[in-house]
Amino acid sequence: MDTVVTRFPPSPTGYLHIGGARTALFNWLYARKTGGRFILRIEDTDEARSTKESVDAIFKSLEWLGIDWDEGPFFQTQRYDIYKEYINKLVASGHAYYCDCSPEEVNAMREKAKSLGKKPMYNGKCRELNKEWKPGMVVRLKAPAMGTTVVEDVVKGNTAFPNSELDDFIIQRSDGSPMYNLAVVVDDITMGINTIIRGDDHLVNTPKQMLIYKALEAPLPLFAHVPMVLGSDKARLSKRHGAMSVSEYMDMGYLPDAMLNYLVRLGWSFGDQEFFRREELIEKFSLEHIGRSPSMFDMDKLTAINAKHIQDKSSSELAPIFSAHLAKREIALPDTQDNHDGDTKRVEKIIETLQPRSKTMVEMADAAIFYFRESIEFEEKAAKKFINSDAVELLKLSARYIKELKPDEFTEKNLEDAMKKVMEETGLKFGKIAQPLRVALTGGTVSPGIFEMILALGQKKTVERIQKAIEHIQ
Ligand SMILES: Nc1ncnc2c1ncn2[C@@H]1O[C@H](COP(=O)(O)OP(=O)(O)OP(=O)(O)O)[C@@H](O)[C@H]1O
Ligand SMILES: [Zn+2]
Repeated sequence: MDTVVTRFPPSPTGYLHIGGARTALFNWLYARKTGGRFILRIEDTDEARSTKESVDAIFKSLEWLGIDWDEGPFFQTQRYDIYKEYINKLVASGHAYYCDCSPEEVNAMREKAKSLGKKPMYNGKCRELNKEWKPGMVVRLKAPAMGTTVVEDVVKGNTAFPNSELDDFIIQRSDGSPMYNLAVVVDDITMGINTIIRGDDHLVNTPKQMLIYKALEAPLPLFAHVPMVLGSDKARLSKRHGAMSVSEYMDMGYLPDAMLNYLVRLGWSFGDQEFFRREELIEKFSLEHIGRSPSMFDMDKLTAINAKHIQDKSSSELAPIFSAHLAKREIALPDTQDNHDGDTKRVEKIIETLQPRSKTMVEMADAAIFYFRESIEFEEKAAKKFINSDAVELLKLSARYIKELKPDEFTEKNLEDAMKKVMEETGLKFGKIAQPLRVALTGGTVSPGIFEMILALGQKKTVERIQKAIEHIQ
């Protein structure tokens, strides 16, 4: 087969939502898997609703997801000359004609068809009149009156549309602008697109588009119409319907790889495998395994997949995302100028303590705040229960034994030994020591494992915090 060429053609009338993103992803994956090309085209002919902000928002979301394009972005509004050229060709070859029937006339035709129990449609009055072009005329395509147009689709199988339900539809408006279906087909032909994967909301357009391909004597592309992504109310996700922008999930602490994994599973399967890394998706994706029924967006599932991807990543991969979320909490990471390596390692250590328990990067950043504070505040209940006179002795001993360690002795093993000594001298069990320490170090009773946390916090801060807790009691 020829090189696969796919495309994603959003209209910039809002941001990119989950449904559109999944369509983009399928096209991108298929191109990457087959070594083909993926083209981005902005369908901005609805000039009243299209905005530059939306274009930028779409780019931002695609970039965040790591969906990169090989060609484009092309803008339909910059291609009007090309559409005109093809419309002229269609008229010249006798496949299209000029029509000056007034809206009132066309309305009357539609009413008449309706009264005869037919679909409301234009009756072809100007079809054989060979009218010369005059300003204000529209161009109509000659559609066959009989027979059927069968859409052959990799996902849906064959769908037959009776031609009697298609009228000679307009391909160029009276103001000279191209109609949607004409522009799409001309773009797809001239851009060499041979594989069209799109939402099945477009299936109704496909017979019309097929007639245009035929009139232009262009080979048909492969069609894959994929079922819609629905919201929890079972209505299809759409901008107008208030679906969230993909980039909001970035702010909410989801990883792009998790989003990709979740999106692809909304409508595609590989046995019962749920977890996929990016490279694995490229390797395994296929059109054959796209499902036939619509799927519902489920935030809890996305979150569960996200937790798995957070665990799957190395701490150094997570570090830049983690830092970005911390920055929003006005926590600047320690000055890395003079001790770059040490601090990078420290951030990675901190991440490692939180990775197993964070479902999102937002959770991780929130849970990390205590590491960075100059001084911590104790939660009231926790302080009452654990930072009291009963704890003075164990805190003093802990501070002493941790402080005694030389920098190169500050290891998990030596910390365990230090705690053993505290246990022996106080006669307390480990749990009775760990909780007060935890509150002293974090302010609360929930934290990562005590030793890994102390290691990530650092020796100096650990000792300082324990001493502050002792002062607090006395
Ligand atoms: N809910 C959805 N599920 C799956 N695919 C969708 C969904 N909504 C749109 N798409 C697909 O995304 C692609 C881009 O669509 P487009 O930019 O027109 O967004 P849209 O959400 O359909 O716009 P609007 O909300 O204004 O109707 C098309 O292939 C379309 O079929
Ligand atoms: Zn007419």
